[in-house]
Amino acid sequence: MLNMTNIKKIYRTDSIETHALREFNLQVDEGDFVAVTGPSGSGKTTFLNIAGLLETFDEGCFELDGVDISNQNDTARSRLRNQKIGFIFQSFNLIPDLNLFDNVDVPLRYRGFNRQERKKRIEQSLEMVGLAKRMRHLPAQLSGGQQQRVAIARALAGEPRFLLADEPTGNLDSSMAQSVMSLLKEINTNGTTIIMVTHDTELAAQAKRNIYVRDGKVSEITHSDQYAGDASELLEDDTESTLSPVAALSR
Ligand SMILES: Nc1ncnc2c1ncn2[C@@H]1O[C@H](COP(=O)(O)OP(=O)(O)OP(=O)(O)O)[C@@H](O)[C@H]1O
Repeated sequence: MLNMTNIKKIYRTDSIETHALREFNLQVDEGDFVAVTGPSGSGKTTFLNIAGLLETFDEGCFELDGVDISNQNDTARSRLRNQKIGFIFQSFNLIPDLNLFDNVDVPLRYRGFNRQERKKRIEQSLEMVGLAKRMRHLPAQLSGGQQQRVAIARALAGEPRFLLADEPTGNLDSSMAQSVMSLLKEINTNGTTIIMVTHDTELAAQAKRNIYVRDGKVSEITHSDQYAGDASELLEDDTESTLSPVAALSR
């Protein structure tokens, strides 16, 4: 469902050319959970941004759900991105002046859902991450791990097929990082394909596949044998909830 063949990406600034990706090849099937690791500057974020249709590429073939991306203009790419892809980032990127409800609402407004549908999706996705009771709080009133869970709720409220995560646990201590990882595994178990860039090899080992990127290429792919989705410890903020976190989203 995501197929990159011989992708090349060059950044040009003044007289300097940086070959960020060269002959980058990767296939990601539906339901996969791919962790991307590799040295600093090896091209991980560049790959993720191309996969998420945030950046273009110079050469090669990229198909997303059977659509040849090089043939799509900016408008078509934006539409595909809004429909199919959710993003989370290291710095959460929540809007500080908006409460949790309104933060999750932002991408849903772009998708054109009506008010009633948006409200349902916001409540369900915040319930999924165990923060439904905090929906009128501001991001600054939450811990880092909770803020990342809101970002995950925001990314998933539109039910994207792909969740792309760039260092999602980079700003979290190890127990919060594990809690976010457990939530991602649960989301993956329920059908969302995930690609996560991380420097944390322990978390990477919990994904289904590990892709090691070096010098703008995939240099190694390994399959994990310790994959198991379990987000049972995630509902500490909504302890009375009996609903499986992700099941809530698809009710
Ligand atoms: N907008 C840009 N303009 C010019 N060069 C860029 C730009 N973005 C990235 N690069 C360069 O492309 C190469 C790959 O960068 P990228 O951010 O993809 O690496 P990375 O593996 O994600 O690194 P890190 O682990 O440090 O985040 C680097 O040499 C970087 O300096």
